[in-house]
Amino acid sequence: MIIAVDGPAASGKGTLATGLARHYGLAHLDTGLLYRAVGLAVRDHVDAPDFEARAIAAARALDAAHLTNIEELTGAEAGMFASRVAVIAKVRVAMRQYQRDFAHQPGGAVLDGRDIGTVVCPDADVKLFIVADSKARMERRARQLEAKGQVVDRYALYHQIEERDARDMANPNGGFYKAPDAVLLDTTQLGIEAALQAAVAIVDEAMAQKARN
Ligand SMILES: Nc1ncnc2c1ncn2[C@@H]1O[C@H](COP(=O)(O)OP(=O)(O)O)[C@@H](O)[C@H]1O
Ligand SMILES: Nc1ccn([C@@H]2O[C@H](COP(=O)(O)OP(=O)(O)O)[C@@H](O)[C@H]2O)c(=O)n1
Repeated sequence: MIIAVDGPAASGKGTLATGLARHYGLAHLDTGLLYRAVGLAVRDHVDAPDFEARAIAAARALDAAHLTNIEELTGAEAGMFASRVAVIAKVRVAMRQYQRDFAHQPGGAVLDGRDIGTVVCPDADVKLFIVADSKARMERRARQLEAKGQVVDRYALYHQIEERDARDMANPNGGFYKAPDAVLLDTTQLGIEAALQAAVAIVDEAMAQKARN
């Protein structure tokens, strides 16, 4: 079974994807980490004329060994660099096969990101599109960063999330929209456990419907 989980920044898609993977015994790939790793690899060259070429080369050279520095990869700075390289079509193409191979491994997988249900795995068995209002998302990310000991400027964080969402949604190469066959799950009013229960119910229903057809 392949489950696609997409949604905007800090909507809780990673938490849900992790929970779904555990619930169904599936492998999990946070595809945002791939873009974050490429973003960090070219962070010192954002104003260079060969920025795109460098980002494409970094994407082509990416492998799982580059995804170990989780602390730095999950920081706010890496998120901003990620969304800069994510607009480059050849960066996305370079990482597509890696994601598809992961998805099609024996036993199945859960992938979370922006374009899993639309571009990476349009054939996914179940697609979820996770949303939550901007303030709730900012507050969740703020608490997540504070738990890591970081001092958070909530006003700046709110605008950073809005800026990244806007760039992601406007990205002509991004495929960041709800697939027509994805189920929308709004977690604004749901805690982590309630959101996971709702996601499991959506997956169970989708699989039951598939079995009936
Ligand atoms: N439904 C929820 N209610 C409250 N906090 C949540 C919920 N879902 C996730 N979180 C918390 O919000 C933060 C961001 O969640 P995460 O899953 O990393 O989001 P995303 O992968 O969409 O960026 C994490 O600290 C997570 O524990
Ligand atoms: N499948 C994906 C995943 C991430 N991304 C890009 O990578 C950035 C970081 O993604 P992420 O999922 O780690 O970010 P959060 O939602 O966790 O804040 C996003 O803002 C997108 O620009 C993408 O374009 N496509």
